[in-house]
Amino acid sequence: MDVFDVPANRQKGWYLSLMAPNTKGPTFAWLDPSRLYCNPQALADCVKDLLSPFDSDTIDLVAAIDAMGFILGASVASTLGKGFLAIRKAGHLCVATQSQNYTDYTGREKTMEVRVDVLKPGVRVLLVDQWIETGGTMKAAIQLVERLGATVVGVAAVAIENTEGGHWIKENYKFSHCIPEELQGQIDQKYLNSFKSFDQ
Ligand SMILES: O=P(O)(O)OC[C@H]1O[C@H](OP(=O)(O)OP(=O)(O)O)[C@H](O)[C@@H]1O
Ligand SMILES: Nc1ncnc2[nH]cnc12
Repeated sequence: MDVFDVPANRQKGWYLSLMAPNTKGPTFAWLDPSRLYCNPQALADCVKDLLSPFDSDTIDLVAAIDAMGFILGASVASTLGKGFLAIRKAGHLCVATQSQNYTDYTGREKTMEVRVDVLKPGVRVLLVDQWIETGGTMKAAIQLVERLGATVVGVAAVAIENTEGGHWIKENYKFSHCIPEELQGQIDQKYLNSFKSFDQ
């Protein structure tokens, strides 16, 4: 599928076949959703799918995770007409921060930070990231939001893999993702059938 193509009949998750396979090996995430953000209809449909379970929820603020989560998070915030809070990998924020250590799918120990002058009791936050694999990254973001007294309304990501951490998030928080049920197995196997006909 050409990166700018839009099918006449846009079925749930149609835009997932725009994602590119990883050609760089195991030190990288297994695929690259960022290609779908280049297609305006795909990005709009992805954001709509992420927001639909939260239609009747009050959301004050969208917070998203460094780095690729910023793209989706900012799109979600702008669609909702809400503000955007950046949760950053350590060492970038030049203001007072809270930090949280975590381990992600790479197995490496990392630290994320959030400024302390925005989140407080009563602030209802939708957390957005590009992907949830082990869930380590999203769990750390949840811990930061909650430690500052704000409320996590829910968690949204293109995909939530069926891992222990993915289950923990689904069991404890309202969530949304873009994966139709029939594709979840491919996501968990880390291979999409659409890669067979992937054509740049
Ligand atoms: O569920 P986990 O195993 O914790 O992994 C999920 C994280 O990994 C990916 O980002 P990555 O760290 O690859 O960085 P990037 O957004 O800077 O590309 C993804 O966008 C999440 O942030
Ligand atoms: N973009 C991504 N694709 C697949 N698995 C991931 N794990 C973390 N990020 C990922």
